[in-house]
Amino acid sequence: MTVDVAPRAPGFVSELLTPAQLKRLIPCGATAAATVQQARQGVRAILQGRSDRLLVLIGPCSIHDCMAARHYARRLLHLREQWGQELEIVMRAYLEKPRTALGWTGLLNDPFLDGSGLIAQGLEIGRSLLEELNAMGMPVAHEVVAPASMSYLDDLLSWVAIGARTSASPVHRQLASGLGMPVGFKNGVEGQVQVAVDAIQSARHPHSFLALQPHGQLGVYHSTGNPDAHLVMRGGTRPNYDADSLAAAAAQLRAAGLPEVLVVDASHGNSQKDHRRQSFVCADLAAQISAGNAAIGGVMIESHLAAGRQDLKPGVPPAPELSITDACIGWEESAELLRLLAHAVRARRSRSRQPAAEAAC
Ligand SMILES: O=C[C@H](O)[C@H](O)COP(=O)(O)O
Ligand SMILES: C=C(OP(=O)(O)O)C(=O)O
Repeated sequence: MTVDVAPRAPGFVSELLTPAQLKRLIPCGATAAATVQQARQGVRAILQGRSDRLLVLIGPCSIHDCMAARHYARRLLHLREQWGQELEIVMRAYLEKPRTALGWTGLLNDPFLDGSGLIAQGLEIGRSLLEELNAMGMPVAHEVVAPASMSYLDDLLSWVAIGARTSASPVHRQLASGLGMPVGFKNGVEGQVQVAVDAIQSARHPHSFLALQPHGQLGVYHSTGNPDAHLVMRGGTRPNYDADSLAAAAAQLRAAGLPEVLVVDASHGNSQKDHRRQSFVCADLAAQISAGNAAIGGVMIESHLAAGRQDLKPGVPPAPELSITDACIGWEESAELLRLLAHAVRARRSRSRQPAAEAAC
């Protein structure tokens, strides 16, 4: 650890490395950079309709234990290789959490899980973990909550989300317009899809906005627009993964002149936060994909080494393998769902290769 633990008093400002200093301290090595570049290309090809594979964003709701994250990534890497013809698997390595009201806000903000808020250490620990996962060959996804954090992590991320609580935020839309990786905008917490469609339109256009520069000063960034901003259907007060809801969302994208490509989140509003329902959602999506639905470009799954969740208790170290935010499905079920989705992609592929008359039978 290179940054001293600073005393905290109201109004005290802790020192922070600049993005350039942190990137020098923890550089993105050649292997990690190649992982990021290949995964971004793979995801882009899916979003742009040049690949019939399926993007799968799978992993813990939040990372709270780096050893467990490495362990999970090692297991997932086998399946990424096994299903590489069908699936572009990217691990959820979410380091920030947006909360409905209060709660732990993620490893970047509170790495020691005790409310001490040591963000300088969180950035070092988080960057180091992401570099290591990429160096293993596992590309990673993250949700951007604090826009400034992207100046520290952007080179290590293959996909990022703008979540249901921030899709309407102009600052997040502007940021997305200048990011170098595909960005998924989630529908609003109540289920509003139009807010995400508006966000995608905004992020695909150039903006000029305030951004943290490599050497720590604020600058005006002139973005060119992000051509790979897309929609993530995560449900709301009711699920929206069913064929009718997805067709309605595709129509909203079409009306806005946007590509009809959807990532569907099996968790959150689509599972009504009951992790056991994620397998039903995935089974339904697999059936839609097998039946030829080409608009489904990706699926998100909240998964950990062990099923369920735990509450954080002061002074008690949490179990490493169990989520401390949303409940996740466990490892065995995760592997089974990846198999199911890979077979659905094969079925969609063989269907699309059939002559039209035969396919209509
Ligand atoms: O994905 C995680 C949660 O759904 C999100 O951070 C909100 O959590 P909360 O409603 O428990 O605060
Ligand atoms: C917070 C998340 O999702 P949402 O924005 O859909 O609630 C998440 O994916 O971790």
